[in-house]
Amino acid sequence: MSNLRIFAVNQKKISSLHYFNNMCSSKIRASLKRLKLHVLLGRNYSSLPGLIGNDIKSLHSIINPPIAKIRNIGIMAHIDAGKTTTTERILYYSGYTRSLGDVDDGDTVTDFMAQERERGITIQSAAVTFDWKGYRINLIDTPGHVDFTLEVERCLRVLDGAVAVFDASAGVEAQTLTVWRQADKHKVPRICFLNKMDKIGASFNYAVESIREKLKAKPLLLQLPVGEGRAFKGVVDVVRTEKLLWNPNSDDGKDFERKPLLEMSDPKLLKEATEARNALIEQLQTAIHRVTLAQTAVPVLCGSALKNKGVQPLLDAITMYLPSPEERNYEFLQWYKGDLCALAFKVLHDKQRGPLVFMRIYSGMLKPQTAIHNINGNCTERVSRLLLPFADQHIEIPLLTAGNIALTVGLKHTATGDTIVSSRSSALAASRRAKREGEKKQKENSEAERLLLAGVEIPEPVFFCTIEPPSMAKQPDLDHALKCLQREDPSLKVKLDPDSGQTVLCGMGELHIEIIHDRIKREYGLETYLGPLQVAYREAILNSIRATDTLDRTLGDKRHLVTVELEAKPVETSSLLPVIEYAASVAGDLSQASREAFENGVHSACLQGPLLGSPVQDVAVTLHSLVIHPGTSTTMISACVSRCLQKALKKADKQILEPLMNLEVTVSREYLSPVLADLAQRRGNIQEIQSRQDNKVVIGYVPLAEIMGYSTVLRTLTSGSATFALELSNYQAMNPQDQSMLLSQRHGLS
Ligand SMILES: Nc1nc2c(ncn2[C@@H]2O[C@H](COP(=O)(O)OP(=O)(O)OP(=O)(O)O)[C@@H](O)[C@H]2O)c(=O)[nH]1
Repeated sequence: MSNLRIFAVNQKKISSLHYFNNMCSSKIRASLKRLKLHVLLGRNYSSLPGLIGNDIKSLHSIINPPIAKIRNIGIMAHIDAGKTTTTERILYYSGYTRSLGDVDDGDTVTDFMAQERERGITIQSAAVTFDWKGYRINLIDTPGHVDFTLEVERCLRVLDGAVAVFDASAGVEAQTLTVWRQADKHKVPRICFLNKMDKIGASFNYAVESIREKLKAKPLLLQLPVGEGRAFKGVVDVVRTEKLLWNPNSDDGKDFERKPLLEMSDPKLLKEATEARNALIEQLQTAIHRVTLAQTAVPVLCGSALKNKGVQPLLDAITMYLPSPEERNYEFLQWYKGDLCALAFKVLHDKQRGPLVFMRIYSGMLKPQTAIHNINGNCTERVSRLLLPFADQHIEIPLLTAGNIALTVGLKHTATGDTIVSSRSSALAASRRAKREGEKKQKENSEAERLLLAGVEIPEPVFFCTIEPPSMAKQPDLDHALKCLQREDPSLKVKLDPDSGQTVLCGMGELHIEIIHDRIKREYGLETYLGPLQVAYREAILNSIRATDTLDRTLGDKRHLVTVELEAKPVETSSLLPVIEYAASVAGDLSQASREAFENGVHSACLQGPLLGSPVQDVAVTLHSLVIHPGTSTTMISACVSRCLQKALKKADKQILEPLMNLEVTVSREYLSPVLADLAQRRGNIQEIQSRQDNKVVIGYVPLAEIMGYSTVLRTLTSGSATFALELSNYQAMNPQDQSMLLSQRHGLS
């Protein structure tokens, strides 16, 4: 699974990357906070019909609209493409915010979220519900920064469709590719919005070509721009042969006109539009909606969110071309036969209400004051309240049906990514049906695998550092905060350093760890201290080694005696999971308990390699003999196996493996040389230099250890004009010189 990091190296974004003190939250929530303020100021929200008073009937029809009228969508893009600005406009035109936000100005959304003003990035995702022309839209905001790729993927799972936002001057960028691949994986139908058509350098054709070439998608041009860059005025609706021009004197873009193209006044545009229309109709044998659904083509629209152009047609396109929940083909629905099946896709900790869990309901219904069963946690717990995240208001509701996004209160154990059903027996019944289906298709899955909704692969963290509370007395508070944060964010790993007893945070990138640190302070009131950020290395052995060990210990009146003989050898799996084998001589007479004890011992030894204490990759372990004295506990067997394997690993020839990153730097021509010179010093390996409009795109590999703090360096080198993206490529062997330098550093010899 890719683990891509992107850093926009401009002043606004990362001036405070290392020393910020800001809380993180989504921009959607920020814009909703802003709305709340307006509500408090007494503004009238006529666009929430039925929510005033206690008219249960109309409230019911609002909270549970016909499923065909629901659109669960997300907005995905490369960092800075304009997701937040587009979202702001969407909320404004659909009537849920009363003034336009601008991520660059201090007077907007960011008034409420200092940290996002400084970093200008969307970190967490949350859902917001609103209506557009009789359709219920549940919009799930996704973060653009790659340290949060997992968040994007988690959101994609619960979407029925997505809008991919592009910067029309840049076309497809590094993270667009990543999220596009993720959307492919979850089979999410998409439409493309070429944003920033007003920007100097914006090119509709260039962006469309890049969609065709880099995403290998078939663009359906539903619109053409009227002008580009500063001359951008509006769009041509190719399907209806109409042009939509936004009134240049309207400061909020609500005022625009729709005019037919006429031979007299617009001969050139009419000709272009007619050609485009013919091409479109020729290209499409079936309706746009169907091809979008089948993901054989992607509708393309354009506009400028910042200049308030093109967003209303985008909303129309969402309702017309993206699927309703019932149009998605979810295989597992047949197993539940109308019983509840939902996916918890986001956990937030609310000081007053405790954990709030966002859920996508796939089948059945959810009611407050009822028990639900969590398949992942194998536990049953109670939903105390059920809320609908309707714009800024969390509306208490009596039930919510399939296709909707719910917010539950009261669940104490459910974590992000868990599958929720009505009861254990319902899970068992569904499992039986799934098994029968699996047998037909000759699939061999375990019960849990059959029922869990498509899992998100959690990438291995590449960075770690120690974290300390301000005093020993605060350790339990820190443990509690980390536990809550882990429920929200499964890509955060926490472990205990066995030697120092310190708590260690393992994360996806520098920013990820900084944000966690910051949230502990902001949300849990704990000032913690981070140790230096370290790269997560791995170790591997180069030759086969046999070892034997005996453990003889008497505890109380019980003697534990075990002798093991095993062999460790290198294999190519690129995995941290050791391959475990049994020699023919032992395979037959080993009990299940002894087997498990042996495997536990092997796993625990492989967690800490002999060179740096890093996990061991690419190893196979064969058990040759295991002699157990009667009464010996399985813990003692595991301990003996672990010690024996560590002995073998120590004796073997070994090497350190380091994370190697794919790097993509986009830089203007004049700064190319200093960037290349700097990369050469960082053991960088340049594969290709491409041209993208006026920029150069440098593509290559660089060891992660050499690229820490790169954002600051690149900013200085290029006066803040460059951006870069990093993605974990693989773990590669360090050369012997670099390895011995690292070892001397770690052992304090240099
Ligand atoms: N010229 C122009 N600039 C835009 C447009 N839309 C957004 N921007 C600018 O692009 C920058 C990034 O916009 P955001 O809306 O924060 O982008 P984002 O994709 O949400 O960014 P992340 O949340 O950090 O991934 C800001 O400076 C915006 O003002 C547009 O249509 N035209």
